[in-house]
Amino acid sequence: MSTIYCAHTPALPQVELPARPEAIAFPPTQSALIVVDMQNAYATPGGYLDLAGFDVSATAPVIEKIHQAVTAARTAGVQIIWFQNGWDADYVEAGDAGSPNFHKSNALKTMRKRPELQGSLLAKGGWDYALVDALQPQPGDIVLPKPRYSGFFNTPLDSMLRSRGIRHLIFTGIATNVCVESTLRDGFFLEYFGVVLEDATYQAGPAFAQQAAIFNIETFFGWVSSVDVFCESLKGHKE
Ligand SMILES: NC(=O)N/C=C\C(=O)O
Repeated sequence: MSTIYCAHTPALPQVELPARPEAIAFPPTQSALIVVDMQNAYATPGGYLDLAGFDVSATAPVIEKIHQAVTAARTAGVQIIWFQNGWDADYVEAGDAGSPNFHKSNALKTMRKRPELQGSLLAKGGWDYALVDALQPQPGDIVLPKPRYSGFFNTPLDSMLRSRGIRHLIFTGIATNVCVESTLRDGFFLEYFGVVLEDATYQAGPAFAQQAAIFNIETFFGWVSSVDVFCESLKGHKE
């Protein structure tokens, strides 16, 4: 099967990444590795997802895989972007009862159910909002706060990418079926090529949520690969 090339990326060195449903080529210096919401809220026992009843016991290997992917990508000149999901300490950005987010956010619902948690979940400046200790941005990386599931909504992400000529987005992080898939889908509509490294992602909910998200991405919105394959493909590509 042939490799997918973006017809509009200039003649820069390209990496050919084996992926499903077919290989996809990307120029490292016009690509971004996006790490979605690797905050204590989503990846650490005692964080929001755990307190809301989601299983986060298997996130350690995902953290390790993300670390590998970030290290390889940075060496090859891929822009690293860290998303952080959440709101101001007074939850103004979360929206009031006039916002669907107020009614659907499990963080907000958990705090309403357990008032002793009020102010602690996904609030900027708090432990829950912070990135996990093992994954920390380096100079040159972009850290992007976002108030909703999609990283494109009410953020400067699109202009940051376009001003850098970036057309290819490689996704890692949590949760595959919520913020990863939402951002990859919005990117598709904005003409970005989205790839997910599946072993560097984890779902919120049962295993079928991961399978469904990966199926959707592979079939309708983008491409699916793995961290080892990504790192192997980048070997020899130094900025
Ligand atoms: N980062 C995410 O995918 N978030 C999922 C759920 C939430 O933030 O409530």
